[in-house]
Amino acid sequence: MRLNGEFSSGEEEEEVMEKSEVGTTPFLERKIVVGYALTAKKKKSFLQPNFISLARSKGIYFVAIDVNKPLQEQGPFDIVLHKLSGEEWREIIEDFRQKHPDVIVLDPPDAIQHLHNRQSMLQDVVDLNLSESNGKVGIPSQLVITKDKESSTIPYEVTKAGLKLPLVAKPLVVDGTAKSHELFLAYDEFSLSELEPPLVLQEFVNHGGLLFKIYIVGESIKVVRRFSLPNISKRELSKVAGVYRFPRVSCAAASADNADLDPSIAEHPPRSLLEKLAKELRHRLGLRMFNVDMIREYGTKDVFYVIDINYFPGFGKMPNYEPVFTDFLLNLVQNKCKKKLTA
Ligand SMILES: O=P(O)(O)O[C@@H]1[C@@H](OP(=O)(O)O)[C@H](OP(=O)(O)O)[C@H](O)[C@H](OP(=O)(O)O)[C@H]1OP(=O)(O)O
Ligand SMILES: Nc1ncnc2c1ncn2[C@@H]1O[C@H](COP(=O)(O)OP(=O)(O)O)[C@@H](O)[C@H]1O
Ligand SMILES: [Mg+2]
Ligand SMILES: [Mg+2]
Repeated sequence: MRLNGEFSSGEEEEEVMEKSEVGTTPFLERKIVVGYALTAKKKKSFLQPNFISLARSKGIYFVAIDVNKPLQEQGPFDIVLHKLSGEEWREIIEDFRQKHPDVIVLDPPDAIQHLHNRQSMLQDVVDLNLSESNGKVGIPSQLVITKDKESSTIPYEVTKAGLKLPLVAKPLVVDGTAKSHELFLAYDEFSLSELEPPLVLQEFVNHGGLLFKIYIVGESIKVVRRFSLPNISKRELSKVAGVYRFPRVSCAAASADNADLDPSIAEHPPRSLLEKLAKELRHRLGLRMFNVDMIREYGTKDVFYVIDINYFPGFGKMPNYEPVFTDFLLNLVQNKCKKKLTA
């Protein structure tokens, strides 16, 4: 099978487990086999030696899926963990899911696909309309410029929609390529005609240069702080024009968790708000492992915006990801077995 980008093929893998060891002992004593189809980069960042050892001590074994061989002929797997791009893989994994309802596929391809578009990814946050005593969560005002639109019409579209400057311009489609993370800051609407649709144009929200990455793994929620884009003042806006490409700040920057930060900016969003958000998104998105980029509107205590949702992000950067994932995988299999017994 041909895939976009580099991938981790089973042929390069050292066999983590003998086939005969798999699935022969009764539940609780038996081994749990997790087949994985990941890029080489993802394998390196996620399947770190400490995680593999901890998981193994609990009976969880990771086995590389060979994407060049039929999936049906591999395994048997209790869980399939995957993040590969391309329509071909999507069809393979969907077909496998239909034919093997007993295998837990993390996660369904259609649910993942929903996050590959920056408009549909945030729609559930809008529908959720989350406003409770502990805060409010929305999305910044945004406008989609579809592929068929001429770049020269963007200024008109922006004025018509009443979007306020500055704007963040993001490629509409997120397909794992570096290009889909090429973002621009636009200080005036006329310069937007330099950009190439399809795009999402989103109002820039001042947030004190700090972003909350909220990692959701099953029932677990972890919050990490990252440095982000600084506030843009009205004065700066009146003096500057043009569109500027900006680097992947949140991804590249070191964690801001230990920095000496203004508490009004850095205080974590309220736990009850995050629990409600995570529960709803898990349910509405049909995903079990993702993260949410969230910002607090500068000058407020409890007005939050979700700006990005990522499937199977860099969990290796989440503190304590090893026990969190080990428990998550164990629970998935245990719950599945319990359901079977009571059915
Ligand atoms: O590479 P990493 O570990 O920084 O993870 C990327 C994520 O960074 P984060 O964990 O949120 O800091 C990254 O998150 P952001 O979009 O940068 O917020 C994406 O999830 C990216 O996947 P894709 O390119 O959109 O398919 C993720 O890339 P892949 O590892 O899935 O290729
Ligand atoms: N509406 C916004 N207001 C302020 N900053 C934003 C906004 N949208 C994105 N950013 C900044 O740009 C970064 C990247 O945007 P994001 O939507 O998370 O794209 P990506 O999928 O490439 O991470 C964010 O982490 C944040 O620093
Ligand atoms: Mg992001
Ligand atoms: Mg993203």
